[in-house]
Amino acid sequence: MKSMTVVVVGGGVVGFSTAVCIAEALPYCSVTLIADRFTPDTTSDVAAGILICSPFPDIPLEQQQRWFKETIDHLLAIAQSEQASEAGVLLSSGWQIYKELPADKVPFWSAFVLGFRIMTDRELKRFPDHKFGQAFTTVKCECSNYLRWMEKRFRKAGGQVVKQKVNDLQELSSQGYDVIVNCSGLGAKSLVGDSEVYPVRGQILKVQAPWLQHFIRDGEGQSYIYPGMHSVTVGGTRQVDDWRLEVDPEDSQDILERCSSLEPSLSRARVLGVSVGLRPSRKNVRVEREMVLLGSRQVPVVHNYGHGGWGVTLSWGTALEALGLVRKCLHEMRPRARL
Ligand SMILES: Cc1cc2nc3c(=O)[nH]c(=O)nc-3n(C[C@H](O)[C@H](O)[C@H](O)COP(=O)(O)OP(=O)(O)OC[C@H]3O[C@@H](n4cnc5c(N)ncnc54)[C@H](O)[C@@H]3O)c2cc1C
Ligand SMILES: O=C([O-])CC(=O)C(=O)O
Repeated sequence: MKSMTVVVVGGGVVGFSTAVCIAEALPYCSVTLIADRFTPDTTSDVAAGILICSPFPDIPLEQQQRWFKETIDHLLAIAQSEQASEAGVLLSSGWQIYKELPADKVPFWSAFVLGFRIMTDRELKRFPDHKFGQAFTTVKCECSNYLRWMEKRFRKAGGQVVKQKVNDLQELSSQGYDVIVNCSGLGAKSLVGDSEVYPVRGQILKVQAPWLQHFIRDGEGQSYIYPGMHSVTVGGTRQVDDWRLEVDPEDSQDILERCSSLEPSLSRARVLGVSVGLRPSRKNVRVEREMVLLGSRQVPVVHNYGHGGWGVTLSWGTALEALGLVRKCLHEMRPRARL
């Protein structure tokens, strides 16, 4: 008999990671995931899915390192298992290159990717406009495969999935859930009235170029080329406060020009598709809990949203953090329950 009920709002990579963490760790909880969009229609489906990130300014670096490490360790184990192709998780080696020396020559996550090193002058000769570079192996997640696989894993752990828009947290409180977990990404703007969340529009192309084996990421990720399981993702754009979900042909042309200057053979690649996503951006990702008065009840709400361009990279680590917060809420409600 399941004694407690938890509802997770969000069917992207953050929602499914969080729901799986809770359902697998707390078998006495009944966990329901509610979302109005699922794969292939989420922002997560558009992500290049590479594990790389920049730090959030006001969150302790050790905590962000832990989130990165927990996510990459979790995904590396999948990439090296027989589940790898179904889950869409693969190792990816390549170069991050800079025209000017970056402030951080060694990023905060360098110890958690594999074989991180500064590129030699000989390696850099291939990129004559660039002065500096880093070589390493990280993980790439084909998000649409990963989301399907995570949904299966969630159902196997007893989780239930409902397709529905939540207009107000009050609706969930009326249904009697003990804890609400908010992984609604950009949706948090209206769902919990967070005016700090804003879109950063990103457009990418999928091209057929099976001869490309290594990723190339220019500077802070304005341009990138990521070979994957089914195609090569080339991007990108970072248009702040731009809500357009339509493909912009000028962006496509610009992306192809920028990426072809990094990898000239791309001009021979066939374009398979173009997609647009709105990164759920926020100065700092929000992973915290609060008590919210919904009708006559004080209901614990755990937030996990606002990952910007790093939602795949931090998905498992922030999900584990959210699980810890859910545990605390349940402890406080049922002090003697075995949590
Ligand atoms: C072009 C591009 C490239 C990217 N590349 C990378 C990358 O290489 N690496 C990386 O780490 N990240 C990358 N990102 C960022 C990544 O896509 C996001 O950080 C991530 O997808 C956020 O996941 P999420 O689950 O929070 O949001 P989403 O995927 O947007 O999911 C939100 C979910 O909440 C649901 N929802 C919202 N409001 C409600 C409501 N009121 N009721 C019901 N359901 C609701 C939605 O239906 C959806 O299911 C990229 C993004 C873009 C656009
Ligand atoms: O920056 C990258 O390399 C990919 C990414 O996360 C994004 O476009 O948001």
